[in-house]
Amino acid sequence: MHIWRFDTSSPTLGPLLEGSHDPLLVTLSIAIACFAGVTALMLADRMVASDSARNRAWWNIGGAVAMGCGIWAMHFTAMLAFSVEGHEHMEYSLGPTLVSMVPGIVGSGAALYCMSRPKLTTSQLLLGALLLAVGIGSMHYIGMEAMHMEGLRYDFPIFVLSIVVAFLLALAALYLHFRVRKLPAVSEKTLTLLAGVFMGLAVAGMHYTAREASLFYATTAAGPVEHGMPIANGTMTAIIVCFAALILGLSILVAWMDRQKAVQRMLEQVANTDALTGLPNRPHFLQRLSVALRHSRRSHTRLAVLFMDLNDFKIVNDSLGHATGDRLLQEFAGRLRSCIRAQDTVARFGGDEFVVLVRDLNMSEDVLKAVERLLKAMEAPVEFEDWKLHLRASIGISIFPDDSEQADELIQQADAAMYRAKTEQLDYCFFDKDLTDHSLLRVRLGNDLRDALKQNQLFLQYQPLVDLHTGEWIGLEALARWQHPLEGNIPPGVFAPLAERTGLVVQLGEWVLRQVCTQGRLWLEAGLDVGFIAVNIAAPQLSRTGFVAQLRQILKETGFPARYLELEITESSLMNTDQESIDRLHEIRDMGVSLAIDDFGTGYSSLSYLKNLPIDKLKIDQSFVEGALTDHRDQAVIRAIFDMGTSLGFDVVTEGIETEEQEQAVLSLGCRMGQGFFFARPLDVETVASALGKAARPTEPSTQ
Ligand SMILES: Nc1nc2c(ncn2[C@@H]2O[C@H](COP(=O)(O)O[C@H]3[C@@H](O)[C@H](n4cnc5c(=O)[nH]c(N)nc54)O[C@@H]3COP(=O)(O)O)[C@@H](O)[C@H]2O)c(=O)[nH]1
Repeated sequence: MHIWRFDTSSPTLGPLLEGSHDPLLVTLSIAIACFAGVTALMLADRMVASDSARNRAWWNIGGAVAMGCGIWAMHFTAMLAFSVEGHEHMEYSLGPTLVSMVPGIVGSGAALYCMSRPKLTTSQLLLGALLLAVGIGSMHYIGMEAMHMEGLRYDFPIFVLSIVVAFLLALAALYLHFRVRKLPAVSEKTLTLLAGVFMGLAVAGMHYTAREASLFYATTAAGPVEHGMPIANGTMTAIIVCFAALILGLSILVAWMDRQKAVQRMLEQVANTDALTGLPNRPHFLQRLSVALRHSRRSHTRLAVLFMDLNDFKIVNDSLGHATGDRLLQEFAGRLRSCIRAQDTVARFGGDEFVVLVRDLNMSEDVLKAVERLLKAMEAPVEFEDWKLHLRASIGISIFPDDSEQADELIQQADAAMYRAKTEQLDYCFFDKDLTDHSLLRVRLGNDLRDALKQNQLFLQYQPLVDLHTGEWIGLEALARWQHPLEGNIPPGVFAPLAERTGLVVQLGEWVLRQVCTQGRLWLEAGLDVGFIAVNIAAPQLSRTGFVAQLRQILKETGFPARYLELEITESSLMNTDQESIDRLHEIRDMGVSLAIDDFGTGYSSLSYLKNLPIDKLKIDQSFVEGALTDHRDQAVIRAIFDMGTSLGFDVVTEGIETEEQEQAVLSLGCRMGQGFFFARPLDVETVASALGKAARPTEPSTQ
């Protein structure tokens, strides 16, 4: 800008000319500025989030180009909107037009760079706003020099005001974007949008204030003035469109990257979070534990792993239903979360197992503060509509580096300590090397079970159910067995609860069903009459939405006819099944599979409930058989179950018959079907096949 442009007393100046604006193009110019502002700030966000200097530099350049081109395009669109009487078709010189782009880009780039520090000081903010204002102002006044308008002069006070307007609006934009972005009430996107609009207004505000500072005089100078290569309006329009397209392209790129980032964040969230409680899950906890271990090694501090589960959760879940169980777990999770420190982590490992990581301990005893907070958080009962439940948890504690330096060992040790706390009815228990082998073995087995399924360590045995009058086999019950490579034979009474606890029961259940159906089909093809084969189904299997589809698929794949399959579900897990599980039972029955209630007499079934369940068979729990000879109360129970069951149309089987006397006793109480060691222990596949091969021959009572 020539300094004489402030001099309005030149003798070559004629009368002041009138100027006018096209409102549509004015609006467009403001829109371009705002759009560029939003795009530049979006790019600036990427710059701040970048993890390498190289990427930061690229995003800085992108932001500078978007903003610089936006300032430029805004300016020249506004100039297209403006006309001076007698100069309706304004021309521009190429040189200053191109040069005018530079200060906008440099000023914006420098301002965004100033703002990219992790901690923003007031002086950085002021410097950023100043650089941006200088960039916008320089662009404007250099751009004005490109105009073929000899009689252009400026009103000095308004000229200064235009720079002040640019500075203040730039300050507001940058403050909004970089300072108040952490306000919880406003979303980050809304703020970026608002701040971007302010950036645009800084550019437009500066331009239109500067326009007010511009005075256009007719000139009386003799002869034409040399301007260099001119650009016509049409060319200028084309250049503006190109720049607007460039900004649009940059903003689309950022929006696309944001979307990718959001999808990635969502996937990470799903992979790392327990769906029911929203807490980190096991893999996420392991990641945090390994980071915390590294930190503890460096800082020579201790950390603690607290393993806990809810006492009697299974009973509550089975007897009061899954909805209540879920509510209890959510409440427990919420309380744990509320009483841990910011640097600690609470995670859900599955079922009712929760683990807390307590960091930065000087002494192992320091963890007791956290334990006390946890226990206190459990004190208030969980309130349901018209009743209350008390949460009680047992906590096992292991300490790094005192107990172990390995993440998995620390977890196992805390788990074993929790088991001891539970069995000794303590609130908490520290791991110590004297913990019984039994506690540690139990934890180890839980972990080994996962491999057992993959490595074929599990197999099935079959125990016959017999007609008490004829001794003939009427069916078989499949029972899972685990041959552990080191520990030998692990009974299902031990590993089935572990499978439930670790969530493996669903996988185990699927494996058993597939094995049974495959084997059943082979026996049928061999012409052996199996009667039916019963499979034990655990409550978590039945409560899965996909269970019926899975069962249908297995029957289809193995070709085992549904009518030969029976599912046994324990009375306790059936008692409070939700409507969805009951619907599932109906679907299963409609497929032709029969259903039996196992361990009948140990739960609290109501008769109306039984009447509505699609059940074929009751299996009287073996605990009643022991007293069938001598205890008149057991005799009364067996007789009552038998009478009620048969009058409701069910078959009734008595389990656990071990002697001939017991067989006679249950026969005399009316029972016609039984199962027990007296007839046969669970048998392997070959023994069953050879026994079935001898066909219709009544089974000799077992002497095993
Ligand atoms: N979810 C699944 N649970 C399973 C599966 N396989 C077994 N189990 C459950 O484990 C519990 C213990 O089973 P197990 O050690 O196999 O004992 C069974 C029989 O051997 C035993 N039985 C049979 N007759 C007698 C007898 O005369 N005396 C005596 N003391 N025990 C006897 O009873 C068990 C079968 O009981 P039930 O299932 O109630 O019919 C047990 O709860 C199994 O259900 C599996 O694949 N999935």
